[in-house]
Amino acid sequence: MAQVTDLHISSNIPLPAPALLLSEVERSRKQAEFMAESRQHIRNILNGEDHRLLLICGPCSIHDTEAGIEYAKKLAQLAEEVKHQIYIVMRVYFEKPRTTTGWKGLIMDPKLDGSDNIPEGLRQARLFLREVIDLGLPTATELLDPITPQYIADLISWSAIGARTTESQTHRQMASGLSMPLGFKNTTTGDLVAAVNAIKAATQPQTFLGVSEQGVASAVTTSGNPDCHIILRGGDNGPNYGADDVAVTTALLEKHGLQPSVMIDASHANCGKQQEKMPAVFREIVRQRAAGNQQVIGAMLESNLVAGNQKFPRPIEELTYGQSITDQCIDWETTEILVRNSAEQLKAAGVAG
Ligand SMILES: O=C[C@H](O)[C@H](O)COP(=O)(O)O
Ligand SMILES: C=C(OP(=O)(O)O)C(=O)O
Repeated sequence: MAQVTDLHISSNIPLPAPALLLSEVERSRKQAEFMAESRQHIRNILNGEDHRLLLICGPCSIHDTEAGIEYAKKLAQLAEEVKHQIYIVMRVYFEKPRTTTGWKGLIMDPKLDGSDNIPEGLRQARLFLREVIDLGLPTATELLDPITPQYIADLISWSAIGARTTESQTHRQMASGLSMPLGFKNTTTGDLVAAVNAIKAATQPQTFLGVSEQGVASAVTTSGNPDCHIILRGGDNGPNYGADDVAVTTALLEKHGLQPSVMIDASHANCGKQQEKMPAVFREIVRQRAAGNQQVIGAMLESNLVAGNQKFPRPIEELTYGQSITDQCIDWETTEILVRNSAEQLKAAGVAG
């Protein structure tokens, strides 16, 4: 008989059921309480009940958990310092969408050697998230593979659907069932309407194919996620972080009957992927907020211990400790000054949580 299946499958290895990993790397009662609380703070910011600026800040991706925790410890201290003006959530990105190919993140390839040990990646992701939470830091991630949330979502305070997947029905459906507040990026071309449509789809009930906690293929029905917002990240035609862009976006959201809350990413196409330009973009976002635009609810920064990024793949022993292997990041010293100054500026403008 002619072979008609698995023509292009090289291997197919079962994963542990999500419930098994959740019981091996458990969430304590205290951690669960922290997650519920941090999500509520974020909801309050989205709804305008909490006037602090929401800041999603951290490495473009986590590739070295030791450096990641060193970064988290510094960020936790800074978060405590500025907590009355800025609510800091650490970027803990384990899944990377690629324009074509490349390393797809710690969950997919935790050993950074192409061995793609996904069970180990999922375990490391949970262990890392618990450590960050125990430092008192809320967590943010991009959810890319629709099966991943079952393994880690209980430890995520806020999540993003990226520019490359905002238009995907699969991701909108997944978002409609997620328990945390969530942002949709505008597309890589700069299209805002796709993100608006994504919010409309994700806030509605959906039924789709998913995987249960027991690892069984299931028909999943959701009730819709009410806590969705847009993220401006610039696009092929340039940045979109200016006051005019924000006005266009909020008018569009209002026209569609959606809450006009906007988060702005100071990285990606808003800084032309050049970390040197990120601080100026961030200062402009904070300026708009300090000038009284309450619709600018949040900002994103890509920040690491060391500035820039490094070429990858290459032998692990040649990697610079604390430097990104995906997009460029600003360094810790720059981050600290930027965030402190912004908190001062917001305080002077009367912003208080
Ligand atoms: O933030 C990360 C990158 O911009 C995104 O994953 C795309 O990366 P690539 O264009 O290097 O593949
Ligand atoms: C991939 C990312 O962003 P974007 O979807 O905006 O390209 C990211 O934040 O890591």
